Amino acid sequence: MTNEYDAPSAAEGLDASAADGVRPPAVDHARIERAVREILLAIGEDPERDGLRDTPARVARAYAEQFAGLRQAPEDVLNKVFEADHDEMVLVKDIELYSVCEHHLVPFHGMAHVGYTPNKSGQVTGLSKLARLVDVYARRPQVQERLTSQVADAVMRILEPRGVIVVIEAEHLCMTMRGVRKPGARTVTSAVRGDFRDHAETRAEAMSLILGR
Ligand SMILES: Nc1nc2c(ncn2[C@@H]2O[C@H](COP(=O)(O)OP(=O)(O)OP(=O)(O)O)[C@@H](O)[C@H]2O)c(=O)[nH]1
Ligand SMILES: [Zn+2]
Repeated sequence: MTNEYDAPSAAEGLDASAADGVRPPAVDHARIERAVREILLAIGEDPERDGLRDTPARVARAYAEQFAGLRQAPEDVLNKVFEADHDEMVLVKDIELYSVCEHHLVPFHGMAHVGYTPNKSGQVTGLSKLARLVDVYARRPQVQERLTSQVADAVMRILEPRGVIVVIEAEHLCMTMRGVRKPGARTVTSAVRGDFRDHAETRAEAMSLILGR
């Protein structure tokens, strides 16, 4: 099946084009509304009944928000770099995360932890920018593994640190409210680059900071 716009492959996660200024088109609200109306009919509902009449438009607005990351590039948010004269680990943990599983289009939610060691010139980014970066990738149809590595790769590419570690812990509603129905099951993924990959002690220090609650 061909995409209806000229998107790069899912493996590239749209970044190649977004960084070049080529973005997916704006969310087509009218098209979502038509599709949601069809789904309501297909499940045997009446889209004209009072409670559902505005639902297609509401879903279109909700999707525009939930998938806003498709029209953002990491460079849009990871753009403030300061000289902090600090070249040891910076870790922002417990960044609340809401995303949408690309298999079932239902939410998964949890926490992201993002740490990096600044390069020798001690350049750091604003702490909130790491949380914004997580949102850029979370607000797309996702699998947790790709979300985790996309955040790590963006930090490496843009901040050029000595290393980065990203750990995401999440609960997938597709595993709890339906399907296998295992409430409480949590999925943990990690991506390590640079000195977190090369040095076991650096990685262990980060993991103990992340897991030590
Ligand atoms: N690796 C990975 N799998 C995911 C993620 N989100 C959902 N899944 C899984 O994707 C799989 C899709 O499996 P399918 O057999 O194609 O779909 P399904 O029949 O709806 O599967 P069940 O959920 O087992 O009912 C399921 O095992 C989900 O648990 C994710 O972020 N990462
Ligand atoms: Zn799913």
